[in-house]
Amino acid sequence: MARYAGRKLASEQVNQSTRRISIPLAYLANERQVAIQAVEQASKLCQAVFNRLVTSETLTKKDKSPVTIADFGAQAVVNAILAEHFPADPIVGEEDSKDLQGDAGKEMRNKVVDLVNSVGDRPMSEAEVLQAIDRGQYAGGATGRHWTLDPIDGTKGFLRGEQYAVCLALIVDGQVRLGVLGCPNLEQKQGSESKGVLMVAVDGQGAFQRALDGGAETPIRASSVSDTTQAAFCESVESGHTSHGDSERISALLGITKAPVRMDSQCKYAAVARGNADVYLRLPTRADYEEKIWDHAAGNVIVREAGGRVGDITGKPLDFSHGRTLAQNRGVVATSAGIFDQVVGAVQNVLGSKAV
Ligand SMILES: Nc1ncnc2c1ncn2[C@@H]1O[C@H](COP(=O)(O)O)[C@@H](O)[C@H]1OP(=O)(O)O
Ligand SMILES: [Mg+2]
Ligand SMILES: [Mg+2]
Ligand SMILES: [Mg+2]
Repeated sequence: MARYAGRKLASEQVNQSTRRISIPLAYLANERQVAIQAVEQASKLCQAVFNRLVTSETLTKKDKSPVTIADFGAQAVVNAILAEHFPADPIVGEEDSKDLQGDAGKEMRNKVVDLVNSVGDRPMSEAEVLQAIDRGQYAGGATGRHWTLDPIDGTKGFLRGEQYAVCLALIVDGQVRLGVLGCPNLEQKQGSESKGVLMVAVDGQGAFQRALDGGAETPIRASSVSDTTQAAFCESVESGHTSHGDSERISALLGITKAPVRMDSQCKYAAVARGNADVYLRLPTRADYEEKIWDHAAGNVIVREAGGRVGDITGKPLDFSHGRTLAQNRGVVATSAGIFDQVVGAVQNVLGSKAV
């Protein structure tokens, strides 16, 4: 298959009458470019909020308002860009404008509108900001195409100055076909001082990363480890989001000796996709929690395109066709391809009847 700018093309057409070779756009090329631009802008907004509003005082008071402002602002920015380029596409976004309405929402609303206008390319009125946020109310489903957005995944990481991600994906007929992650605090290479990574993948075209502030994309690959005793795993910082106790038992069964790397957000998918970790475990803490599609869509296609595998705790692929949640799945297991079956086996073994 022909390659252009590192991406596979669907085909190369030769116009027989003129003998000119016209290179058609790669599948979702336009969507890829727009999604990258949207994630870049939203990431800038989040960084601006962190620099301006997160202080030692907000941290000691456990004041969550900076992340709330950034959540709304980032969703407004991404949705406005998507609406401009793909006005017919619905969006499943995490946030809605309810808390910004009326007198009760006035103070926060003013802050969000000011923020969007201080970082965005073009001015947006208050009504436009609210409207953009509420484009995210789509119910999702199995047919047609829709975007899904987590404007800030890892809110606790954001407030701590640790990992968080802006996560955008395109779902077509229930399948994730494009994913972009903006990870402002992720090291550009493991151990390097420079931070800020953008990861992107389109179905069938491989997974890539580059610096969040620009530069050339380079391909990324999940690790090729086949011996689980050599594996490193990652999981949520928050014990309310994943069972740390169960993961400890699972890693003991797999002979894993390295301590887990705990980080917030879909940066865990990023770590598996570029081989910094071999396993990401998300083990249910409650029987009734349904994972949200925006918490997994972008990471899912990026890990798959990097040669890894993703499923739930039974090994079943994540099913993005059931609306706003992964109603048919429980938990998540993402690994380099060679150890997926072994890891799922150990998960089943430890969780027993809980894993059914
Ligand atoms: N009980 C739960 N199990 C799994 N994930 C959860 C649970 N409660 C909240 N979350 C979601 O986990 C995500 C953060 O995950 P991580 O720990 O990997 O950073 C958030 O989007 C959060 O959703 P929400 O935004 O509704 O709080
Ligand atoms: Mg989230
Ligand atoms: Mg979020
Ligand atoms: Mg949230």
